[in-house]
Amino acid sequence: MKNICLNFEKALGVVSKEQILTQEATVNACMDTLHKGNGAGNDFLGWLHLPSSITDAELTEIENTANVLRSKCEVVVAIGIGGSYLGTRAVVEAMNNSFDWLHANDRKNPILLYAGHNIGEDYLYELSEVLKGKQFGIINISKSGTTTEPAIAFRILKKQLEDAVGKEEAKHRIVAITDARKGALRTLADQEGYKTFVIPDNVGGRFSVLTPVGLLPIAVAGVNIRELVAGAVAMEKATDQSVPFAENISAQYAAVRNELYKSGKKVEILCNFHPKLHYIGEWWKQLYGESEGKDGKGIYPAAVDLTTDLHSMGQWIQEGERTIFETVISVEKANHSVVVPTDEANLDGLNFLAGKHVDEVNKMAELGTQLAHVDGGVPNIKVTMPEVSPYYIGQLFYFFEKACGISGYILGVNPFNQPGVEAYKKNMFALLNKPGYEKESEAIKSRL
Ligand SMILES: O=P(O)(O)OC[C@H]1O[C@H](O)[C@H](O)[C@@H](O)[C@@H]1O
Repeated sequence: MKNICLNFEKALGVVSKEQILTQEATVNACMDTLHKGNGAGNDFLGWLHLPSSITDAELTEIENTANVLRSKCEVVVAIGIGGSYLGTRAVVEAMNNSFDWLHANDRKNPILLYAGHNIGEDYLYELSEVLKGKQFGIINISKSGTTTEPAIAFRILKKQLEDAVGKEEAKHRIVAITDARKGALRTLADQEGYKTFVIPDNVGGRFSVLTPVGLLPIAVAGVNIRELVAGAVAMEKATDQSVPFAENISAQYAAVRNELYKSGKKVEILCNFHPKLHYIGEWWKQLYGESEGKDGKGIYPAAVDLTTDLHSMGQWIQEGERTIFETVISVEKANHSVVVPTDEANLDGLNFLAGKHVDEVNKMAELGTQLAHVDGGVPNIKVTMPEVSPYYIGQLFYFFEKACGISGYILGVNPFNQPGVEAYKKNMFALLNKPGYEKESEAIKSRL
């Protein structure tokens, strides 16, 4: 098997290769802090050796539970938000057929739907409607077990499921993934007797895709979780502290993006040329946004799907404020084959493409875009993955996680907390008159 690789040649110019190479000592020191576990947020380092510590027995237990849900349910709703949702969706959207929901008659896998990642009344209404008369199950995922969005969705769907199949059967179709001891979801799951999986204390939400948080729903969707984990294990080795800077792609990526940041490139745009990777971008945004955006610092992580967004965001990227750089996820080969047909009339003038694979056209769009953006003053980092498969997505996850830990330490922040996320929650609870928020309620209402 190959490994994903990194190329930052086209990011040079604004920063020089020498400048990046001089970062080696700093990067090594940050890597050392991470591995010694003596830096900020060191109680959240469980992800560092997570891939290689997953046991066969753990994977089998996850697969067995997934099989129970797969045998009982046409639809499984994964309830969760942020790190309890994005990794799953990233893998499932990348690996499932893009028109999965239309494959109604020859399904091998239940349809995976999502809830608890918004507070949309219409979304929840439409979800409940579509579940009526369907055999469905629920995976309720919340590390803290107290997050409002998933809790509301679970309350609604739990009732619907119990009304449809009875409380006893519902228990066999609900799985909870949460803290070992704390939180409302833990209390509820223990009381109701649901099957549960534990999110380790030392793995934060955005680093949790390779725990049951991601592995269970991904397995329910029919994706091979062993390959996903194997890819992450390979990348854990490839980015280990023992691998020198010159070969260590996580260390290099962390160094390059920080040098670009220091030179005024405040926004990093993760680009894909593969529509099925959209949610990899969403997962990555949370990983870097929550890890680095604090203390008045941090690269703003944005993402675009190309070539789609070249027809909307392309102008800005090419000629807007020069504070951006791009990281492109480049996929070497497509999984299927479609060739542009010949057309005798050639009214669209496309016969010069006849006989070419669509992916060849896409590759030239990618290359053309890279050169155009570099010419326009946008440094370009390229992460190449051989194909879209669970194995290489596993590699990609770990590559970005490892780089994120190092990068956060280079930046001088605690990459493993997210204190800023509480501000909106406090205001929302105050506005909703949550018991215990009386003082805040009074204060906030006086501001309206
Ligand atoms: O898994 P949960 O505890 O429900 O948390 C879900 C998400 O929401 C929180 O507000 C955090 O900002 C995220 O880091 C977390 O992934």
